[in-house]
Amino acid sequence: MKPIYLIGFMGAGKTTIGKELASCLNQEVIDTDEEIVMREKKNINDIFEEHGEEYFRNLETLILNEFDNRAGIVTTGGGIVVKPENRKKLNEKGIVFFLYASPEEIFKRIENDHSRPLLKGDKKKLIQELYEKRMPLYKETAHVVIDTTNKDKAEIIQEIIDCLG
Ligand SMILES: Nc1ncnc2c1ncn2[C@@H]1O[C@H](COP(=O)(O)OP(=O)(O)OP(=O)(O)O)[C@@H](O)[C@H]1O
Ligand SMILES: O=C(O)C1=C[C@@H](O)[C@@H](O)[C@H](O)C1
Ligand SMILES: [Mg+2]
Repeated sequence: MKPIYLIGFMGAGKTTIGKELASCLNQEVIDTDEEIVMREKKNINDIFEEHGEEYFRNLETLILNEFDNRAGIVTTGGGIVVKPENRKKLNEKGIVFFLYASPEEIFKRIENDHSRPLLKGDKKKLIQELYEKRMPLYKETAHVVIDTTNKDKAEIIQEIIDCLG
């Protein structure tokens, strides 16, 4: 069985949905962000501040490469699609679900969460700018698009399970 990858913008629900999906399917799950935090023993804000974004992106690719031949679920960071080599790996090695949410919905979900270094400042504006750059990359990488707008976790998980056949 190929790995199942969840991709999408910050706040799309990748980490949340991935954990519940894993328990429904009785599969292992890893989250690239959580794996990085565990290895570095620092939160993502501190990693970006102390080492910069490139350092973080290199760790992200390293982890993706470590898990590409194992069955199970990999929930990714919102920026995993920025590197072309990651997009290729995701698309070729696994079944890729793009969890879609509108920028307005994203803002609502993460408005009061300050754990994301790329959203420091005018959050609404930063989401909009990054969203426009990233959307084509998610679409290009995905095998299946799941619209999460106005859907609860159970509905989203059921949609993913239905797609897996
Ligand atoms: N379908 C949903 N409807 C409403 N809220 C949701 C939904 N899915 C997730 N959330 C909420 O949105 C917030 C962000 O979810 P989560 O951390 O899983 O996003 P993520 O895609 O992993 O983001 P990141 O890329 O930053 O890791 C959480 O508070 C979560 O409970
Ligand atoms: O979209 C992004 O670039 C990011 C998303 C988060 O999951 C984290 O990986 C980090 O905050 C960067
Ligand atoms: Mg996450």
